[in-house]
Amino acid sequence: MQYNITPAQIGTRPQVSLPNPKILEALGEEGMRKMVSDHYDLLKQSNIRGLFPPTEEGFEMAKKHSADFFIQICGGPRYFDMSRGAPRMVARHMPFAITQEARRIWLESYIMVLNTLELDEELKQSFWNYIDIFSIWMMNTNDEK
Ligand code: HEM
Repeated sequence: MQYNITPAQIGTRPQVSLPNPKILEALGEEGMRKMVSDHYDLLKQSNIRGLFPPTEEGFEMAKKHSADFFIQICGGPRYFDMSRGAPRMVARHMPFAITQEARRIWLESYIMVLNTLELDEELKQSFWNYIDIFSIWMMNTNDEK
């Protein structure tokens, strides 16, 4: 499967389609938590590791919040709303310098996870389409802060 990163300008917000809820049915909550955990473990070894919590405890919480979010938007229980409140994803990313390069690394780490994930290709593509586009919204700077 070819996952293409859509080129985009900072400050644009192309229309996003949510992932197919069948992803959650297929992976289950535990499977989704593992997918997110694997992604964060790759981020921890990447050039953008400095953006993420430095302590193990903080890092585990970050995994939890992110997995809560993905489970929620795939039609699962509203874990994120319950523990973190309204998603406001763009605002929540503002404190972090998210450059074109950071988006590329974030997405490439997901490509590595998707390549090893056991899931229908069509469902992987649906998840990819969502993160490829929504990650454009999260870019907020041209410079490393
Ligand atoms: C464009 C590349 C992205 C980068 C570099 C990035 C980076 C970060 C960082 C540094 C944090 C704070 C630490 C943490 O809780 O992990 C964070 C939080 C989070 N990110 Fe991203 N992110 C990106 C894209 C996305 C996308 C596309 C989504 C959703 C589809 C997303 C969902 C989340 C969630 C749910 C949180 C937790 C927010 C909270 O609980 O306050 N991120 N991200």
